[in-house]
Amino acid sequence: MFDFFKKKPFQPEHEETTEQVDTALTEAQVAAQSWSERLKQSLSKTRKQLGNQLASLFGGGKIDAEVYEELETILITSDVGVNATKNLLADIKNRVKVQSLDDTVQLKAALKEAMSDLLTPLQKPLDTSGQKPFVIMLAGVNGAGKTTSIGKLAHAFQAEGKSVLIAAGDTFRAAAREQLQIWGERNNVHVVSQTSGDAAAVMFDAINSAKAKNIDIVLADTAGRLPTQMHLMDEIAKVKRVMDKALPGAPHEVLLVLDANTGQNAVTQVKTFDDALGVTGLVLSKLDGTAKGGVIAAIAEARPIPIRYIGIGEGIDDLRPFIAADFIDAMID
Ligand SMILES: Nc1nc2c(ncn2[C@@H]2O[C@H](COP(=O)(O)OP(=O)(O)OP(=O)(O)O)[C@@H](O)[C@H]2O)c(=O)[nH]1
Repeated sequence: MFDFFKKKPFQPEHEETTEQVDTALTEAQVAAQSWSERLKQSLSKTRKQLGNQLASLFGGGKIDAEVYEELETILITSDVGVNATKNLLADIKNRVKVQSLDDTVQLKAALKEAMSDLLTPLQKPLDTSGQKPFVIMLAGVNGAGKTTSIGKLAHAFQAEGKSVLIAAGDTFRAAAREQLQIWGERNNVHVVSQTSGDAAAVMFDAINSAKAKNIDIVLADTAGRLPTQMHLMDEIAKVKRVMDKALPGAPHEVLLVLDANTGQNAVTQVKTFDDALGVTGLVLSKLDGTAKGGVIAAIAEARPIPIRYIGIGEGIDDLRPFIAADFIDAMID
């Protein structure tokens, strides 16, 4: 689960390039640059699926019905989804008309602009400054990456100088609880857990403990569940209500973790968890190694919930805030 310490830090492919850049750019600029390089590398399968096909379509020539038809097929087969594809095409056709575009070479910019209009509104970084403790509940199907994301988030918040407490609310999987305990001990993060099997009780204890200890952030893990398991969806809604009893207004963020590999199924997950819980933010995990990154557009179309973070690996630094322009560049360029 926590493969954080095994991974080597990212090595740029061309050492000389980094050295040259080093002298000219600040450390922060270099870090930002290597992250966007990493993002590109991680989205390479999606780019192969989407970007390479688009590259041949946008190679030059007249824009006609056949081009639009092919564009539609590429988008749909790249997990963009039927509705998002339809709306993106309408947007592109409008741009072609308004800007009097006539060559397919110009379509790439039009598509990127249309994608940007769809995805940029979802670029809303999580602001935890308004509450103390700020309680973040993580939900999702089994194996989506909740527990791993908790480790990554704890690390990121600690790096910002914030104190973190973890509520090990996955009472179904003893291994998940134990892993969190071990990880918490190693990283100086207090983990509240119980062997009783009552997730709501764990949350209640954790929030009270965070209040007593003057903790900044509570990260609440929950057991994985399928949207079709109605009793478990009811259970997680109850867990949420109990949090509000322990601290009125909590949880302040309900993060749904989605495995990008699940493609269109992620859209169903968003709808069902949102209906049951009122999801306030998304984590799109495992974007590395999937060709289905286009699903981000389908999600944006179906439920425009802010994408707080994207996950591109198992390393502790592999979760970052979502930046629409970087994502679109990595997916299409
Ligand atoms: N490649 C890759 N693997 C990831 C990423 N995020 C999580 N994983 C891996 O996905 C697997 C499942 O992650 P977990 O964090 O255990 O998932 P979970 O949602 O807590 O699972 P349950 O406790 O079963 O509900 C682990 O092997 C993680 O290392 C990611 O962004 N990229």
